[in-house]
This record gives sequence, C-alpha cells and structure tokens, in this order.
Amino acid sequence: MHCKDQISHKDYQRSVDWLQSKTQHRPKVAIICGSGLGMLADTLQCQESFKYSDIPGFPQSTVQGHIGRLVFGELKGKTCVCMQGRFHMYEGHSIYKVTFPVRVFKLLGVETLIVTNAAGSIAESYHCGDVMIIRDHINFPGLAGLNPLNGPNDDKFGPRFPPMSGVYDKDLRKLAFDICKRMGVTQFVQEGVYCMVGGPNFESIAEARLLHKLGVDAVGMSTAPEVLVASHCGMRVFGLSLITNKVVKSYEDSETTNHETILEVSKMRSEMLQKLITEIIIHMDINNNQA
Ligand SMILES: O=P(O)(O)O[C@H]1O[C@H](CO)[C@@H](O)[C@H]1O
Ligand code: HPA
Repeated sequence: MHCKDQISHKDYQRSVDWLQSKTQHRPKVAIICGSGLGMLADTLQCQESFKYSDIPGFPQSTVQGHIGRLVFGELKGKTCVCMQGRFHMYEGHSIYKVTFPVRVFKLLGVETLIVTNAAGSIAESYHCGDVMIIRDHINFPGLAGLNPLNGPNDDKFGPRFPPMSGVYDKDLRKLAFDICKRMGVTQFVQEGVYCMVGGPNFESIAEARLLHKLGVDAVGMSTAPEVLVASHCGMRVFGLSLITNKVVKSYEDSETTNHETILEVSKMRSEMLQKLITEIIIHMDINNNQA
C-alpha cells in the first residue's frame, strides 16, 4: 500500500456533487451494512438507490452478501443513507478506497455513522445469533501500520493525531441497550470488543487463542478503518456485530467456519437488527434535513 493511492479532497467532492445532483435526500445518518445485513436498507421509505458502479470514485463490491448499492431514504421521517455492501482490503481495495464512502458521507452532511458486521465469537459466553454492541475495537492492520490516515493529513477532515478512546458513542450504546430491554431481547445482546483482522482466511486455532488472551470478544475483517475515518472527521459512531459463528479455539473441535453459514445466520437475525437500528435512529437526536 502506497500513499500515492491516497484520495484527494477533489475526488471525494466529485462523488458528493454527483450524488447531490441525483437525489434531494440530505442524510444525517449513514449505515454500513455487514455481510448478509443489506436488507436493513429495504425499510427506507422514498428510496433512491445508486449502483456503486455508477458513482464516481466508488469501488465495486465483490463479496457474496454485499449487493453494491447506496440507498437513500427516510426512516420514520429521518433521512438516512445506507451502504448495501462494504469494501474490504482482502478484495484488493486500497485502505483509502475501503474508507472512501465515509468521507463522502461527511461531505454530504452525515453526522452519525452506524456500522454493522458479521463476526465470529471469541468470548466463551457468546452464542451464534447474539448481537454485540461494540464498546471498543482492536485494529490489527492499524497497529501494524495499515491505516487510512497514512500520508499527508487533510486538515479539512480532522487532526494529524486523532484520539481513539471513547470512539463508540456512550450515549448511543446506552440507548441501544435500553431499546433492547424494551424489545425484550437482552438475553442475546452483549457489549464487547471487536477485533479487525486482515482476512480473507478465518483464524487458525493459535490465532483464535491469541485473540482470546488479548481480550477480544468478536472478530471480523472490517469496520475498524471506517470507524477510524469517521471518528477522525468528527462523526458520532455506533456499531453492532452479529455473531454468526463461534471461532474454533480447541484442537479437539472439528468444526470449521464458512461464509455461507455466516450469511444464513445474518438472515435469521436481520429482522431484529432492522428493528433495533430503526428504533435507535428514531430515538437519537438528529438535526434532520437542515442541509
Ligand atoms: O465484516 P463484514 O463485512 O460483515 O463481513 C464479514 O463476513 C466475511 C466473512 O464471512 C468477512 O468479510 C467478515 O468481515
Ligand atoms: N473470523 C473473521 N471474520 C469473520 C468471522 C470469523 O470467524 N465470522 C464473520 N466474519
């Protein structure tokens, strides 16, 4: 990865200008849908959607379960934009392309980013189908120097050395938990630490044991770069992981993980996630439609 791949302000703006010329929607909330979770976008009213292949600067989705469309619309009167499909580095995208949409959202006027993902459980107490409110993350590629903020800093977006403590908004986490209580689903709601690994392989047993020792609760191959860029440019962030599989940590265990099972579990919980995210958006303060 070279800084020459870095994206200029002009390139983000080109994408923003194109989108603003095609839709009247001016979203304050953006939602990134994880593997198999794209149907979250289906509940938006007055929808207008754009294929990634038509939007200037957008990369293409190549992973099954990631449709590759940007959907604008309203959730109970609140204007949102939803990514039906995200980008991963293992697809061959540069880390700047992976996070490209987040800066486009910022320039569109988005203030809050909601990220979702499918993740494997490392925590012993988690079960398949659990929903984890993300409290914090460990960004392995970031720790190793693969960071979307590498290269000359664009001060128009944020500072050179941004803090990463308290990135997952405390009030939104509390709001989510209160909503889960009202929905009567707390028995399968957790709060924990998400760890991003590079993928595309799933973890070896020794790697899974290492993650467990490090205090990781759930592992996936996404999310941290988008969250980092959103936080850098001052967006409020909320994240949910759907636990789609248990990560094997024992040499006695013959189970293996596969993407198809992950998509099936995502489908099983999609309605509950849709409802939870809708309620969060309804109940959070949004300075709506003033752009
Ligand atoms: O993180 P999302 O996009 O939900 O996808 C998860 O599911 C895929 C593996 O099945 C990986 O891409 C992993 O990161
Ligand atoms: N490991 C990494 N990424 C994942 C997993 C996993 O077990 N499940 C879903 N995404």
